[in-house]
Amino acid sequence: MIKAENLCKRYGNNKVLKGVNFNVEKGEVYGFLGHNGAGKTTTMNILAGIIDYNDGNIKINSLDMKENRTNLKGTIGYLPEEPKFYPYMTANEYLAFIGEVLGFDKNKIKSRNKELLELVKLEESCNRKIGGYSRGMKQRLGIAVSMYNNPEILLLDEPSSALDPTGRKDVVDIIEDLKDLGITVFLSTHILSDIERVCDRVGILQGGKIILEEKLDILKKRYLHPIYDIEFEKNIKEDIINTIDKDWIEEIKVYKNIMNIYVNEDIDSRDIMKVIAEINLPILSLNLRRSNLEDIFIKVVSENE
Ligand SMILES: Nc1ncnc2c1ncn2[C@@H]1O[C@H](COP(=O)(O)OP(=O)(O)OP(=O)(O)O)[C@@H](O)[C@H]1O
Repeated sequence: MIKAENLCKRYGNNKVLKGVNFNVEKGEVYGFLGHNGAGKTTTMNILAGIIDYNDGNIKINSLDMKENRTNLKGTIGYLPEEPKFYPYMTANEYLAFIGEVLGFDKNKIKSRNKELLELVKLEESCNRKIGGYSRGMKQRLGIAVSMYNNPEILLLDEPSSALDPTGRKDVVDIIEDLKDLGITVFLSTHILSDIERVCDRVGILQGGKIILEEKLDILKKRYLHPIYDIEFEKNIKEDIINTIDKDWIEEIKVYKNIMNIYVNEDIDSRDIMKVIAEINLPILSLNLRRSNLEDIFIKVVSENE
């Protein structure tokens, strides 16, 4: 649905995108991850047709973006990181204004406003002035605005980053609803728990390139493994790591009296007990936990640095 090939963008001498490749499939929620300043907004602005790129190409529905800009205009909706509204208008008035700009008639505006206010759960506050809205309500209104023209693709630039947990949950719930409606969502964020909840696939942007693009469930299978955290009574020497040699151990970390054993598959807990017994030191506690997407992100990014 969206295919970027060797996308390059520079601002003066600052090369921000140095050959970015990604592929977003129809109906999926694609999580576009990257540190601050990695170039996420730049990529979003390019996809939205707001800024131009220096090299490479983008295809949307197999159409070249540069050659088909007008045709593709109605295909894409965009919610920028900080959407701007007229604070003296109500949400209903603002959406009606968008409808008028798009050339919709009065009846169509009425029905579209109703549908969208319902989608973003603002029906009850639609006659209040936007100036008094919370950040979360403004973001939800922004989603309604970007959806007005019924686009096939929605670009959301950090829609939940500045929100509190409740505001974030509301936005992620709406993204799930959009997915059910068959909308393709390109979501830039650095909030990994949101990605984990709603994305089908992720691409990690680092150093001007996509360093990893993968389905979320495959990524989890490949990287999310059990970790045993063992607390000993006394500090342990780091060289004890060299005495432990098991195929199923991926990595061991030691810090003071804590040892973390990263295993690469679900093992029989008796096997870990045998390893601890060989260390032959009294232990205070043993906990099993699973790594999360944050661990994956840190691992992939640090491997690439
Ligand atoms: N209009 C511009 N002129 C010059 N440099 C720019 C411009 N827009 C962005 N940049 C630079 O491009 C780089 C990427 O910025 P961009 O906003 O795309 O990153 P980002 O990943 O969206 O970051 P954030 O998460 O902080 O929003 C930064 O170094 C930024 O300073």
